[in-house]
Amino acid sequence: MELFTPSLDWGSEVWTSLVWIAEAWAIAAMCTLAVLVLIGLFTTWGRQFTRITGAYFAGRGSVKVWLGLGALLLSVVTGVRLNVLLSYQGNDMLSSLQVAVQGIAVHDSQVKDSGERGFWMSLWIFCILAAIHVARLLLDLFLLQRFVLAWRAWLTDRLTGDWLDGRAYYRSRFIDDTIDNPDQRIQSDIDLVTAGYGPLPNLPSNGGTSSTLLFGAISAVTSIVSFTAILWNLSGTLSGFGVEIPKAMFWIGLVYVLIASAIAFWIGRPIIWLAFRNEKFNAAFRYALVRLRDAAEAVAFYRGEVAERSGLRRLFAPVVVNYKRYLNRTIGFNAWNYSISQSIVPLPYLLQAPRLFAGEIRLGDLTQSASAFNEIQSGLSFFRNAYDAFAGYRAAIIRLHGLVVADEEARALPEVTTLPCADGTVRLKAVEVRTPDGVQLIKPLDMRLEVGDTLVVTGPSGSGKTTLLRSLAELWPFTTGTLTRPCGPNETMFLSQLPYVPLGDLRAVVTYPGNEGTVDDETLRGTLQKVALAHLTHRLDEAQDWAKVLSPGEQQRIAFARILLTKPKVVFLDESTSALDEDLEFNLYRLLRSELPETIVVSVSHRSTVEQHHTHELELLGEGEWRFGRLGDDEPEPAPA
Ligand SMILES: Nc1ncnc2c1ncn2[C@@H]1O[C@H](COP(=O)(O)OP(=O)(O)OP(=O)(O)O)[C@@H](O)[C@H]1O
Repeated sequence: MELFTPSLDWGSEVWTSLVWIAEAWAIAAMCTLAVLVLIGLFTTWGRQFTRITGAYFAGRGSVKVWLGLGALLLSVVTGVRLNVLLSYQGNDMLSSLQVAVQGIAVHDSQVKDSGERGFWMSLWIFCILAAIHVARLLLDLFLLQRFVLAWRAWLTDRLTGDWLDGRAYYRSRFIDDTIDNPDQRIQSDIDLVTAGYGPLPNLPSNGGTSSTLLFGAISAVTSIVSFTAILWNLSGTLSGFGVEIPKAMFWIGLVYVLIASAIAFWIGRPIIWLAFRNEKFNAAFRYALVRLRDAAEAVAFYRGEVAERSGLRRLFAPVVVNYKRYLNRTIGFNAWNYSISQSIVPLPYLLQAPRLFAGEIRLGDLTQSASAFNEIQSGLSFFRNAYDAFAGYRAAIIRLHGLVVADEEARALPEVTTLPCADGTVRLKAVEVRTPDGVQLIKPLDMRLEVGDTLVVTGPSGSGKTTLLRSLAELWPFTTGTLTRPCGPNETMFLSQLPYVPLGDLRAVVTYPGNEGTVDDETLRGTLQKVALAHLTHRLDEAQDWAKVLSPGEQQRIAFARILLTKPKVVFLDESTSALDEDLEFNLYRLLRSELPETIVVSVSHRSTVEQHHTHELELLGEGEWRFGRLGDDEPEPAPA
């Protein structure tokens, strides 16, 4: 009867494992890089991914990123090695017990003692391996989470910058394929893409590297390779029906899992677009809820609850319909995966038990075969099981890519040519404005305003007054011609009818578009007093939803306060006094003229009372016709050469 001998030379295993980890790391790093480069070059989603975030992995600043990736890969490889060692430790534990029991049965104390010693040693080894395993898991989680967080911060900054750049957030409404919910793409899809778990937001509870798509795949492949060697060594020849299959367990397992994976891919394919649409419909529904919240007062005045409710139901209906299909498909997909995973469990026992009974292998070999088989099958099935996770992940990439493309297209739209001027004048040369359908709103317009000039733009509703301002502000793409104006920071201001009110305290609201803190409180209070908002001077620190607190008239006075603080050389006002009574309007225009006499003021207005504050008038007559002249003159001014 044989004495117990351990399955590994544990004494030299530290060094052996370190060498193994170093080699496996280098091979895995090279193979992963090669695969990623191929994916980046030859798959659509790989190219999309590169376009979205390739810059994070390139250039000098990326050294830290690559070091992080290297550390994560090291953790993955170490994890696989630990699993391999644990499988040998498990083998030793059971085989030593078997030997000890056999020694007892035949009253051979030497055999029994060797088994007993082997058993205790395997338990010690387990304690050491388990301690390293726990430490690795924690470190792995920490490193991965910090890596993902840093990446998310970078990508969020890049994509918010990209969205704001060239006013893409506004102008993207004019591109051919407009996109929905950029907010969701920036907040949620970046999270999904950087976390890499699939359609799940990043949470520490999601787990470490092994749950992510990239490192999970690397871990699966490394695991398959490592355990294949073990399984290969433990496999025997199977004979039956006159055929002999050498290394039968290995080959049978491989064929089984490959066929199972192919069928799973086929069943799971529609999950990609079902996941995509699930996100899309949910986002549309969420957006409708946000709009209702924003417009709560107007809806409440209208008693619009019934209309809102049916609108919300209409938007939620496709969520339900699509989700049912998504669910059915996922159930079919899971049914296949679960069945495959379960039906494969007895296979290694079925194939190895006869060899155990024949005394060819020991009990530990049998259980190690089963665990190696299980590792290989779960490694291969990683790709199968991760299919729907990958589908969700790809959907997030598609959405982010859509945002990047839309931003770029928006920036590429035409706009009025704007030239800087040094003398503080405003000149329009052949500025022509059209509607999106090509209807001419304003025929080519030539005009010149000197320092201190004031112009009122009048005309019937729909004649294109606001659109002219949009064009001059480089927002409206259906414009040609040249505008020359002061182009320094905040030298030209455009104000919409209701001024934008940012989130934050009143100080931030009044200082906008300057940064909060750039104007001292004393000046802010003085300016608020000048624009008849003395009652707000003690509320600068209050953080409120000021857009809902301030009346439209108060908001318009805030707009005038901003002009006084910014002191632009040119200001364009779009019906900026429409919510004010005539006295207030009169006082604010007087204030503007006395405080900023050099500023060129261009006002769009319906009100005749506004005209008295202006020296010139541009009258839009409809069908593109216009008349420009000095107010009070009967003859229109000739267009400047
Ligand atoms: N995004 C858009 N897409 C298509 N047409 C638009 C768009 N914005 C404005 N228009 C059209 O352009 C025309 C001019 O609109 P604009 O708002 O400039 O008129 P307005 O003179 O300022 O009117 P009001 O005095 O009522 O404010 C209108 O017929 C309007 O329907």
